Amino acid sequence: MLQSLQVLDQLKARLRETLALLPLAEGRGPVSLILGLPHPPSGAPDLDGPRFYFAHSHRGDLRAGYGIAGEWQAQGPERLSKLRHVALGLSDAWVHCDPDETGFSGFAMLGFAATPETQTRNADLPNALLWLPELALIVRGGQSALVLTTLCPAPGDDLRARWESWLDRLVPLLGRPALDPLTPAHLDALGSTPDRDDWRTLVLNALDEIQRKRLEKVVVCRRQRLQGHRRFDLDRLNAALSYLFPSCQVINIRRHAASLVAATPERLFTQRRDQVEADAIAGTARRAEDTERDAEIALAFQSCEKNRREHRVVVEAVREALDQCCRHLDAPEGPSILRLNNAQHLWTRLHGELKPGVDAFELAERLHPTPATNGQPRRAAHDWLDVNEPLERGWYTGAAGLIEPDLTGELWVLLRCALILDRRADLYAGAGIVAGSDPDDEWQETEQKMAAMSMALQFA
Ligand SMILES: C=C(O[C@@H]1C=C(C(=O)O)C=C[C@H]1O)C(=O)O
Repeated sequence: MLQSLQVLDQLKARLRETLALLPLAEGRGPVSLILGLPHPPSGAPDLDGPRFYFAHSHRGDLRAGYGIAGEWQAQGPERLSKLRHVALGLSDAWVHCDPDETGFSGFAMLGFAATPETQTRNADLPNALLWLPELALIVRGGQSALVLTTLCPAPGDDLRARWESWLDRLVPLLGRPALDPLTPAHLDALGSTPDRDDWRTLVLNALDEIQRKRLEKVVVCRRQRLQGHRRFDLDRLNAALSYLFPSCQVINIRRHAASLVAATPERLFTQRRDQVEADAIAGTARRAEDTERDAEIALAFQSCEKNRREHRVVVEAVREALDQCCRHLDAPEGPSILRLNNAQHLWTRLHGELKPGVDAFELAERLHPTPATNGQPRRAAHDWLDVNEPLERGWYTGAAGLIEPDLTGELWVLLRCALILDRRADLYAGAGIVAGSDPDDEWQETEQKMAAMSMALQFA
């Protein structure tokens, strides 16, 4: 605690020294002040108010944003190009002051719903959102920093008080030891939409459509409502998800009351300068406790024609989308296996060299939605789901990630996720239907996928 208070004093002194150097009156875009932290914190503590959180345990990186320096919303077919236009304006004018020479910069969160038309029922998350946080925390490569951001012009005295109050709220919590999980608690299942009978009908209808050759693949999903016996603790939930799924991206986004939480294995893409990587993940099998049995399942699963077909459709669609904006594209011959605690998937990583001028918004537009979460052909699958799927997906199977000032970035597909409010969690999962799919097996697959979140919720 004493150490945290010393850090707080040092950061405030740094803030006062540098504030006068910032072009607050004449600036016309974001101004970010970056303050190096002496020790990486064990996590990004939750604070009241809007917050987003992205953590990847295996990579050892964590980025969180608190408060809103600026936010822009969009909806409809032009949603990403509208937000791109805003981001271009920010990018041109963004000023960084990095007195500690951390090398870090500010960033924005981009997130959007499964489809451009989705009317998100509660006002918690709009259809598509670009969010510039007032305070950000970055931990990467053993280094860490805070980034304070404002949109200019901004009056210096007010800003000093605002930024100091952010430091007062966050910094004392950064020295807190990692949270232990709570004693696991029982969760009550309050019902599924669709229920098991309606699921069967939905899958059989999809199979009929596939047999008539109107669709090759379609991904149907369901929502399971769970109720806990205590209010879910989001910091503990993040920690449990990172522990259980260290190779997944743990995401937690809250603008108002409800939090959207995910532990997703699937990147829509990562763009670093002119390099892009994308994951095609489709085809799912269970895990077994016994190692030999687990290896047998993997072998059978990898050689199963139905799974390979389901996977190939996604690889081809991702390849086609990237082909249009890459000068060079590599994809391995056949899929490998991605093993998670609760499931294993067929997985192909594609890597490309981008043509000049391609940014994260264009990549999102071209890649989303892949047939891993929607279907093939894209339009026909979308239209069929629009009529037949009996629930609102919201941001589930949409994407979210972080955008850098140069408009590169990384987006994750919002899977293995839940919308959480107090003691209630709505979990979402889906399964790809192709010729040969069985409704009961696909139900089982969604149960397995939901187990990722329900397991972690028991400890939160
Ligand atoms: C739709 C989901 O997952 C997607 C569908 C998969 C499948 O059908 O095998 C596998 C991974 C994801 O691309 C989900 O987790 O809800």
